[in-house]
Amino acid sequence: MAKVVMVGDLYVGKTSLINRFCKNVFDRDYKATIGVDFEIERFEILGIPFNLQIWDTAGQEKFKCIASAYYRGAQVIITAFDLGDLQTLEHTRHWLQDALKENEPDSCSVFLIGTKKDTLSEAECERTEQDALKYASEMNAEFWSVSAKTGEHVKDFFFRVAGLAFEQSMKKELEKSRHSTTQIGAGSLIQLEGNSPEKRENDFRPNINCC
Ligand SMILES: Nc1nc2c(ncn2[C@@H]2O[C@H](COP(=O)(O)OP(=O)(O)OP(=O)(O)O)[C@@H](O)[C@H]2O)c(=O)[nH]1
Repeated sequence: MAKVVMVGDLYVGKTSLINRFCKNVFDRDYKATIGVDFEIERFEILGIPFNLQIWDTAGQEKFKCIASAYYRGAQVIITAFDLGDLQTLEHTRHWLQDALKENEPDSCSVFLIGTKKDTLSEAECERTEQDALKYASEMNAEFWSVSAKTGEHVKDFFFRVAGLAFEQSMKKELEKSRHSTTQIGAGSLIQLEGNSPEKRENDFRPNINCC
C-alpha cells in the first residue's frame, strides 16, 4: 500500500479527478472538501496486488491545518492546478513545500498536474503546458495535463502513479533485505540485479491492472 496525497488550491478539481478515476463519475456541481477524504484503489502489478491510498485534501484556507495533518508518510505528492488559472499554478510551489515539510527528505515522488484540459483550446493549453513544464522541472516533478470531465489522460496518469509507487516500494524492500533478488507474493520473482537506475526507469513497463 502506498500513500498518495493530492494538494492544490480550492476549486482546481482535485476531488473530481479522484472521482473520475475511482468511480468513473463527474459532477458539475462544486462541493468543497472539508478537511480530507480518501479512496483506496486496488491494482495488480506484475501479478502482485498493490493498493494506492489516495488522500484528497481541502484547498480552502480554513481547512488547511486539518488537511496538513495528513501529509505525513506520503510516498507520492500530487500538486494540482487549473490549466485555465495561472495563479493556481504559482501556488503549487507553496503547496508542495508544505507537503514536503511533513515528510523525510527525498522520500516522495512529485507530480504536477494541470486540470480541466477540456476548458482550453489546444493553443491555450500548449502555452500553459510550457509554463507548467518549467515549474515541474524546478519542483523535480513529472507533469501531466488531464480532464476529469472527459476523462482524458486520467487513467494513464493514475497508472503511472501506481507504477512509480510500486517501483519505489520494491526498491525499499530490496534495501531492507540487502539482497540482490527478492521473493514477493506467491512465487513472483523480481530480478533487479545488474540494471542501472536509468535503464530500469526507461525499461519499467509493468503490467498494471486496476482491480
Ligand atoms: N470543465 C471541467 N470542470 C471541472 C473539471 N474538474 C473539475 N471541474 C469542476 O470544477 C469545480 C471544482 O472541482 P472540485 O473537484 O470540487 O475541486 P477541488 O479542488 O476538490 O476543491 P476543494 O475541495 O475546495 O479543494 C467543480 O464544479 C467541478 O465540476 C474538468 O476537468 N473540467
